[in-house]
Amino acid sequence: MLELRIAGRDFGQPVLGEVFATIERGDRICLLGPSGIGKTTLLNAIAGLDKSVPDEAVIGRDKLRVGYLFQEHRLLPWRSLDANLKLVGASDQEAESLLEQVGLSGYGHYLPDQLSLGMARRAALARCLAVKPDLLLLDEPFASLDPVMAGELKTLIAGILDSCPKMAMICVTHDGGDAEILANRLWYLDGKPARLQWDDALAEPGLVDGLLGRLRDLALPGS
Ligand SMILES: Nc1ncnc2c1ncn2[C@@H]1O[C@H](COP(=O)(O)OP(=O)(O)OP(=O)(O)O)[C@@H](O)[C@H]1O
Repeated sequence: MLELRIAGRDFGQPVLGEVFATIERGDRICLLGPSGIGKTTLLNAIAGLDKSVPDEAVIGRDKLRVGYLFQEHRLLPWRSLDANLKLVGASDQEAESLLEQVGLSGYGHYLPDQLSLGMARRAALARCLAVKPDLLLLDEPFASLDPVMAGELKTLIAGILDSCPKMAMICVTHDGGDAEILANRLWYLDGKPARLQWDDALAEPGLVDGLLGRLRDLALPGS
């Protein structure tokens, strides 16, 4: 579905090295790695937001719809949730059902800044889903949420993944536990410049424990 042939990205100094990988429909990838290593940089490159990375470096993206949940909600603050969803193509009915799907039924007329952090993130997730994405990119979706809200959002995302078996997902996280719930594949980004050190399929449940155990042994994020 998507082939990465990213030659690298530097910001005055090298951040990303070469990244080669393929992503198939239904892949659920958790992207782990130390803070500041380049995970968001890689996600931006995959999404096509980084114009320094040529389009040819991400083969197949032109045929895909991509939904990107940023760390901040990035909804238009002067528009209601309904209007934000309609702006990306949702009909009245779709906007209503998307808000219901993320637990925000009845909040369509609210402005984004009238919502709590967790609610705003769910509204942003609804906007991602409004584009009917083939590839869902999540950048630390549980960051800054209290454990209850984070748990609810994790359950919500797991349910969405179950109901969209052909959608692929890449989720940046610092928590290996997220991989156990959400992923069938684990990417680990490290090095200077950063490269994918591991790209393992987690299809066998036992493998998840093994990989997370390796993370713990190395005292890396995910422990
Ligand atoms: N627009 C930019 N200009 C200059 N440097 C940047 C820019 N974007 C990212 N960087 C640098 O690139 C490196 C990687 O940043 P990035 O946000 O991709 O890391 P990350 O792995 O997502 O970090 P974290 O886990 O803390 O969110 C950092 O050193 C950062 O300062």
